[in-house]
Amino acid sequence: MDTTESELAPAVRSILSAARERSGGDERVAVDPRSLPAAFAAAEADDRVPVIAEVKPTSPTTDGERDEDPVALATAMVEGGAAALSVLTEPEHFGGSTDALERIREAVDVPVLRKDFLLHEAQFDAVAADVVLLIARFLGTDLEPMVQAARERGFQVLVEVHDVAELERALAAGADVVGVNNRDLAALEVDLGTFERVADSLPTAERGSVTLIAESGISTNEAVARMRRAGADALLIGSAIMDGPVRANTERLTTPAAGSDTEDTDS
Ligand SMILES: O=C(O)c1ccccc1NCC(=O)[C@H](O)[C@H](O)COP(=O)(O)O
Repeated sequence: MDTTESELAPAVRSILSAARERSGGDERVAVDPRSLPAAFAAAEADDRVPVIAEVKPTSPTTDGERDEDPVALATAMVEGGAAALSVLTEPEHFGGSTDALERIREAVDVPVLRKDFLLHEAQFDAVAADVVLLIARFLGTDLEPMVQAARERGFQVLVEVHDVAELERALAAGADVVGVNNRDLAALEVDLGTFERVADSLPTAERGSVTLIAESGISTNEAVARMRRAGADALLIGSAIMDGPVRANTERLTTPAAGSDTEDTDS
C-alpha cells in the first residue's frame, strides 16, 4: 500500500483491516463477462448518459441504511436507464453481500461491477461478477499481479485511482478501464476537480484505448455535464441514486440536462 495507514480516515483503516481478514471462495471462479464498453456504447446510442448505478445500502459517509431487497433496487435502477450496476459486497461498513450480487446478476442483463476492497487473489473467487474493482492506492506493487489474476478468471477490471501518479501506475499495470475517484479515501472529502485534473493528464496516446469513469460525489445534472466535459466516458453514482426513489433518481441522472453548459457550483 502506498499511503501510510496513519494517513487514512479511521473508517478506511477499519475497512482495510476487515478486508485483510476476509476469505475467498472454495473454488476458482471463471466468468464469461457482459461487456462494460458495449453497455456504455448502447446507452450512448439510446441518448442516455452511461451511468453505473451503485447498490450501496449504507457507507461510512451515509446516515442510516436502506434495507429493501437489493434486487428490487437494482431492477429499478436498470428501469431508470442505468447502463451497468455496481454492487457493494463489503458487509461490515457498506451493508453489502456476495449473495446480493449473485441474485442481482441473475435478475438483470447489464454488466455488474463488484465493489469491494479486494486485497488477495483468493478473494476473486468469492463470487462471479462482470467487472471487479481494484484500488491502486491499496494494492501498491500487487496491482499488476492482481489485474492479471482477475483477467485469468475472465473478469473485466476497473482500476480506481485518485491522482496522476496512481493513473500512471494503473496504465503501467495494463488497465484499460480506469475510474477516477473524486472521494479522497484518506480524508473522505469529495472534490469533482479531481477527475478533471487526472483526466487532463491522460497521455494523448492512451485517449482512444482507455475507458475513463468519474466516480463519487456526482449528484446533479450539472455535475454530470461537468464530468462529461472533462472526458468521462461514464459515471459511477451511488448516494445520489440511493437517496430517495432510485428509479426516478437514475432517470434524472441518465437523461442529458437541457442547458448542460451551465456553470456547476459543486466543489
Ligand atoms: O462512500 C463512502 O462513504 C466511502 C467511504 C470510505 C471508502 C469508500 C467509500 N465509497 C466508495 C465509493 O467509491 C463510492 O461508493 C462510489 O464511488 C459512489 O460514490 P457516491 O456517488 O458519492 O456515493
